Amino acid sequence: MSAAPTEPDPRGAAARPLTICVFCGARPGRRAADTEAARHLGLLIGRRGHRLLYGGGGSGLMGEVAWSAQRHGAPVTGVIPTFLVEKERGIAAPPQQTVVTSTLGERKVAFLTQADAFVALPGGFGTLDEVLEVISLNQLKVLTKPIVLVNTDGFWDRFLGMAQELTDWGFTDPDLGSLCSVTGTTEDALRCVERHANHTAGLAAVDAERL
Ligand SMILES: C/C(=C\CNc1ncnc2c1ncn2[C@@H]1O[C@H](COP(=O)(O)O)[C@@H](O)[C@H]1O)CO
Repeated sequence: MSAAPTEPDPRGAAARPLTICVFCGARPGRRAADTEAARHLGLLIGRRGHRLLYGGGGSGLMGEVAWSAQRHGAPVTGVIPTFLVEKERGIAAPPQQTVVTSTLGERKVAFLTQADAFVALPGGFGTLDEVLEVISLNQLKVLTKPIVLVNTDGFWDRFLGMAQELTDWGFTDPDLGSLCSVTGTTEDALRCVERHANHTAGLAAVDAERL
C-alpha cells in the first residue's frame, strides 16, 4: 500500500469524492454504540462529500448508515441480489440508486470494482465474509484498496486475535496492517481512507478478470 504521495488537502479531507463501501450488520445488534457508530459514519460520508455504496437494504446497521448518509447529502448506491429484495420488502431503505443483481457473487464484484475504499462496522457472517474477501484479495494483490475496521467497543478484537493466530500457525504473513487498518472511531476511519486516497491517487485498483 505504499505509493508516491500527492499534495495533501490542507483540511485533511480527500481531494476528490470517494465511493466508500460500507459492510455492517443487516441486523441492529444489541449495543447502542453500534447504532451510534452507523449513524455517525453515514453523517461523515455525507458531510465530507463522499458517496455510499452498500448492500441496498433498510434493515439493521446497514439501514442506519444508509439513512444517515442520505440525510446528510451523500449519493447512495445500493447493490442487492434479487432474492434479498424479497426479504427487504417492507423495510424502508432511503432513496437511492438501486442495482439489482442476479447473484451474491455479482454483488460482490460490483462492490469490489466500484469502491475506492471499504469501511466495516460490527455485523454477522455476511459482514465477516465481505471483510475477509477484501483482505484475502488484497493479500493476493488482485485488489489494492484500503479497508478499515471500526473497532466499536472492541468488536474486532477477537477477529484480530484470530488473524494473529493464523500468523502464529504459519499460515499468513505477520503484516495484517498492510492489508487492513483498524481504528477506534468512525472519524479516524474516514481520515484513514481519505489519507490513503490522497497518497495513492489513481493507484487503488482491482484486477477484475481475476475476481
Ligand atoms: C435481515 C433481513 C434481511 C437481510 N437483508 C439483506 N439485505 C441486503 N444485504 C444484506 C442482507 N443481509 C445481509 N446482507 C449483506 O451482508 C452484510 C450483512 O450481513 P450480516 O450477516 O448481517 O453481517 C451486508 O453488508 C450486506 O451486504 C430482514 O429480515
